[in-house]
Amino acid sequence: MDETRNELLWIGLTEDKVKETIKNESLTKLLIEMICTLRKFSPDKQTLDRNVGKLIYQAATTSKAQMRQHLPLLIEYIAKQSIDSEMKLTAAIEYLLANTTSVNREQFEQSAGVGVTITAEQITKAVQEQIEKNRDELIAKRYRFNVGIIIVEARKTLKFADGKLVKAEVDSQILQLLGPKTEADSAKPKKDTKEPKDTSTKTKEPKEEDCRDMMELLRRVNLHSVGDNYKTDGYVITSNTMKLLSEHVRETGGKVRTRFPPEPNGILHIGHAKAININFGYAQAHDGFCVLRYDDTNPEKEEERFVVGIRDMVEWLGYKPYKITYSSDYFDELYQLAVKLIKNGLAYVCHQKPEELKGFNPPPSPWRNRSIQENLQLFEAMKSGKLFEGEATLRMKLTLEEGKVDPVAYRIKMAPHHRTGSQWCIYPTYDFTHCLVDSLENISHSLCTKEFQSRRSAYYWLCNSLDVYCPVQWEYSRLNVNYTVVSKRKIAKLIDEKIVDDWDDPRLFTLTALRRRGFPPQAINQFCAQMGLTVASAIVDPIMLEASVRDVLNVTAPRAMAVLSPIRILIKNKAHQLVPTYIEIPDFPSDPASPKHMVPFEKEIYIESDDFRDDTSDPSYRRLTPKQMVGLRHAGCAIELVTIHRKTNGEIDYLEVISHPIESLKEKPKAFIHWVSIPLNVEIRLYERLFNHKNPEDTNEVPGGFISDCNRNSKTVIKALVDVSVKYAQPYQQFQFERVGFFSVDTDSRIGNLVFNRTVGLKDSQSKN
Ligand SMILES: Nc1ncnc2c1ncn2[C@@H]1O[C@H](COP(=O)(O)OP(=O)(O)OP(=O)(O)O)[C@@H](O)[C@H]1O
Ligand SMILES: NC(=O)CC[C@H](N)C(=O)O
Repeated sequence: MDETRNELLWIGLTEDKVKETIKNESLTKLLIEMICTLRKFSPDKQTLDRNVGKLIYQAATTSKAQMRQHLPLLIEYIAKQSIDSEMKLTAAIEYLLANTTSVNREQFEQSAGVGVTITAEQITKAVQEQIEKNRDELIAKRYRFNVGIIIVEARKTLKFADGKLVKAEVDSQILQLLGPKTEADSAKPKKDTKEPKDTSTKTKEPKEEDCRDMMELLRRVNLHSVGDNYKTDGYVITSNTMKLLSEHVRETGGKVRTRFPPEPNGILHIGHAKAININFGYAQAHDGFCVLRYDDTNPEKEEERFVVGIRDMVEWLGYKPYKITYSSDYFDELYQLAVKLIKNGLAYVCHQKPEELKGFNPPPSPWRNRSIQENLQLFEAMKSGKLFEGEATLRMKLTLEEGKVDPVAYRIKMAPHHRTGSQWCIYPTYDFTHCLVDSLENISHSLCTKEFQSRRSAYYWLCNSLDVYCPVQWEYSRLNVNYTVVSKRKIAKLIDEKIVDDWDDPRLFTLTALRRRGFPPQAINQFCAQMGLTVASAIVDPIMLEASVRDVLNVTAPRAMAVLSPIRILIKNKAHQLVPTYIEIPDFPSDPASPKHMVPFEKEIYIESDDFRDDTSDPSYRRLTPKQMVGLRHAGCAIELVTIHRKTNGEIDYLEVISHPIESLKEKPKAFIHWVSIPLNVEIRLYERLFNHKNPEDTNEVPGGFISDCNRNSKTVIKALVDVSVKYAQPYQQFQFERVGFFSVDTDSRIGNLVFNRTVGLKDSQSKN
């Protein structure tokens, strides 16, 4: 251990850095190997040049496995100080990555800037040229001008110039031109005048800007540039790679191309919203394209109605596919590629039964080494229906990371396919299909969830074995939400057991359910953006999603008044006996330019029963009591109790009150409550969490299984009174019922028989006065 420590100290690492480095075993091993090589070039030196040490460390951390055979060459140039800056090192590594198979020293030196020195005069001149080019804008914008542009452009002409020197020169020349910063230069820029708000009372449709947070996030994510696949970790470079990559760049025009690949075997859920945002968002953020690809290789499970449903949800989230494809579009090509794999000696027809292949250590296949000719004949027999289901599979000669040997590429399924009908009776598996269709579609970034990380090497193996373009697979974490299940099988069980009504029951976290409950797509996108793109697993509390929903609805859902548990009020005094008085109420009270709606204000009104208390003992209660008036929102008056009329059973029948204009009162009422007059009778559905435990699928938490964890009282249906402004509301239209919560019109609604779902409550602090 001491020896390792001494070696790391020798290259100039501090004690702290040594400790931190030693924790990373593979990096330490690589560094020690590199230092061993370095000592051959600097054998006698007690102390090493600091810059050499720094570059050795940088080479260890930034080089990739696929170029490791060339590290001695790199170390030689660093030791000789012919590569003496970070920039030259980066260029050298780029060259080596692009030329893993053979290195030409002359080209290497040229690419790495060996022997290139940039003088101070050259830097001064290059900066002067750029300042001159941007002179007018610089003078106009002064210190608000983005100097980054000048630095980048100057460095383009001086490839190996030291970045710090260029920046210093730019700063100095700008100071000469503009003089020192004035107070005005340091003042905060004025905000642009506000854009006029959308004044329609309809809930807004998602637009490109609604995906902005996601876009911002994905713009900053550092994945590879199109065609630079070979620079990524673990990418396998063959003698044909560079040629295939340049064809790929030609085909794509150098533009990012991603795909969202759902299997059309069910409806999409909140997790898919993340996948949609990442795939479509990454393409959009980089001016590229995203394909919606139905991954339909499992004929028994797939249905046309799911195809339609998936597309609807992608569009609902605000994304437009560049094109729509199906894995089944490529069945012919895939078959030809399978034949090629057999011809390459890398696949064989096997007759082991699925049961035999289960478990960790299945017996090796006795058919692994049969001849290519025999494999071709048997594969043809599989295709032409001469073998039955389960009698044969085509297997690839490859071991997956998790230890699975020879995964299946094709299996026999005597099932009609929703698109190809009975044309095929053999269907390719995920492992065979996904990478090859990505390749055929020239996907630049194959973005998928973390569980596919262990299949990445198989993905690369297959593309390379068939000598086709190999995309890069990047992984991100699955999104899981607490207090719910999203698996299709489990939701189907909830429906069968009549715990929920259907796939779009608003208590579920499918996208159709969230839409029906009133969650706006903007809020779902915003929530996905907050989750970021990490690979760390993300299990999120629904409260977070609800917070995004409130953020959006606050500015998009017009206000209305609804009383969920009414008491009748009769206003006695004359001013209110006129029939009917209409009051103009803004849809968005905090916005002076808000559109308005009219509601009647008659002598008979309704308020919430808990906005009145007969008992006056609680001084913190701020609403109506026999001793305390309460204000009526938007009506400009407060009501004072005169008489409580009771039914024979003692329950309150109605309250008689008198009203006072607010201006006439010496003391303002402590609270203003909502009310309705000549209201509509509607149905309201209130929802609670469907599951009691955070992880209903975890048998440690819920030993009786997820069904036993269901809250059977999670849906309550009540009758309520709502003001007439909502009379013609359409399904999915959203409202904020003042002081009550956010509500959305349910698809069961009919004019004259409106049904509302409570989307989310208001924040606690806002809910009551
Ligand atoms: N919970 C999730 N979080 C993020 N991405 C997901 C999640 N579930 C699925 N995806 C991604 O969405 C894409 C399409 O998924 P597909 O419907 O084929 O997946 P799935 O894993 O079968 O989903 P499920 O079984 O949960 O319905 C895939 O790239 C998949 O990785
Ligand atoms: N690589 C992926 O994104 C996987 C997609 C595939 N339809 C699956 O989930 O099984």
